[in-house]
Amino acid sequence: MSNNEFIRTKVTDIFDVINKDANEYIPSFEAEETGTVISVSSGIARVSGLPHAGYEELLRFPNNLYGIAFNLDATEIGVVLLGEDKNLRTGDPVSRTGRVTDVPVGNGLLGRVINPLGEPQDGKGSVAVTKRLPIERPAPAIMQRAPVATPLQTGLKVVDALIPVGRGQRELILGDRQTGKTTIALDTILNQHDKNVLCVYCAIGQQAASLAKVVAALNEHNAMEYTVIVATEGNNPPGLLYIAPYAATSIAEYFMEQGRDVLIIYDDLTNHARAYRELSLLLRRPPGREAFPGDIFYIHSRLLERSTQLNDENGGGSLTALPIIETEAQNISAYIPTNLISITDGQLYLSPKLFDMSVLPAVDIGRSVSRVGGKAQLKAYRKLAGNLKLEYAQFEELETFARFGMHMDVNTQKIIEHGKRIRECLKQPEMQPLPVMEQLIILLALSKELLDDVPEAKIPAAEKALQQLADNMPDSIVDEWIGQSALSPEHENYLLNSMTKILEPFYNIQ
Ligand SMILES: Nc1ncnc2c1ncn2[C@@H]1O[C@H](COP(=O)(O)OP(=O)(O)OP(=O)(O)O)[C@@H](O)[C@H]1O
Repeated sequence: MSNNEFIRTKVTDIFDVINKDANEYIPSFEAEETGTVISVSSGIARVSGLPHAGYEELLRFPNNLYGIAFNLDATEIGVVLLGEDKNLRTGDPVSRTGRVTDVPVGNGLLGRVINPLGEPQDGKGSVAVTKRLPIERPAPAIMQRAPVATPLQTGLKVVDALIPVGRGQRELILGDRQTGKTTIALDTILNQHDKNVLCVYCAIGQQAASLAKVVAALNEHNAMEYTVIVATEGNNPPGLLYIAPYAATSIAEYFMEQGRDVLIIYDDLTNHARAYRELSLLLRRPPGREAFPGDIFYIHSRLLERSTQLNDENGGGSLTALPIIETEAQNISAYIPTNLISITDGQLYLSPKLFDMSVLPAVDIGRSVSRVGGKAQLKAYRKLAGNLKLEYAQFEELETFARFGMHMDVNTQKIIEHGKRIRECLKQPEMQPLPVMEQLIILLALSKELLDDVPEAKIPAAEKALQQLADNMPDSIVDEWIGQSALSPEHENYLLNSMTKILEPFYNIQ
């Protein structure tokens, strides 16, 4: 074969191969929609040219900026931006991602401070996670839930004894500014160190200084090892503030679905409602009461519905929520407080009057309630604290009269003196949650009126002495008491005798 013939044969072979491939080739077209930014202002972008974008779909802007499609109008989309908008310009391209906003979840988040997009904020490098969950997820169905039956000990005497919280419950913490709302939530986190409860603290629009204080307190008490902080600050875009509690809840739900007990704090939902109002007004949605949009109740109810106690078939995990809201001038019947009071299973109301009197935690017992926690409370508490609320209410009423210098009969004086001791005993310094036994000993002394002869100023010292008794308590009594059965008469007598001996030095010294 000549050279020319050889080359012709090879070229024919090559064409055969190309023709064969070409016949088998099936062209596939993937249309990609690209929209354009029409306008940008205050965390909102208006976009045209994405006719197939879905509600709440994540849209991608230049410079790694993302936004959520919120208003789907006929010709344009109102997008809530999840980052700084200062580099975004009219005419910039926008593309669809085909997915909703999600957040990384997993054990790698414990001990970390992240933002609602899962980006680390603590300078400790990237977050090790294996899974992502959408930030908006349906609440567990009714058949997946079990009744609230296990207590969530806060370590605060006033809460655990009088307004108990159960695992899976939603208990609102509300009060004016600077009344100790965050402190109650923090104390509750600190008290979970040996309780096998994981915690998620969601800071919504907080000042950087307050957030730093929270992180420092948790680090100082080694509470970060079982806590995740989802942080947004006041100067973050409102879109980021808006998604923060949903993202934090998805992180908590991941743990709950692994069968773990989880506590989540939303600090605070007033800032969340304000961020949502800002977004809604910018999106020109019609304003309703106090200029909040009509669905403000729904955004909080769908969030808090996700807290629950799952039944055993679903792993038996639980998610307890302590949402916080700030009232103005003690007005608990404003729009947002009434909404949240009706959504949650009870509230802890913090009174500025008590705070000014240094009755801390400033929980107003008369205006606080726990609708399901009583069923979960340890029986030992129920027995001891049964009359406490009533005695305290009587005392508060009589104390008002006593201030006018009215002459009191012996019985009334006794009620007042006893009430003063109750108030002293319910006081508690911050960051010092008390174990169950120490609380029970103090409540037992109160209910047996053993502290009524101790001068008020000596109550803290007397309490400390009683706490030592609790620390050195024989195991048989601890098991009997905490094991939810009543204390036997011998054990009760033993405790009463020990307590009287301990309190002897405190009686009638001025
Ligand atoms: N039990 C307590 N014992 C001593 N100090 C307390 C106690 N509870 C709160 N405080 C103090 O009261 C101040 C206000 O507390 P905190 O920041 O918890 O209030 P807040 O209502 O969350 O405030 P904000 O309205 O700024 O969110 C803090 O300085 C805190 O140290």
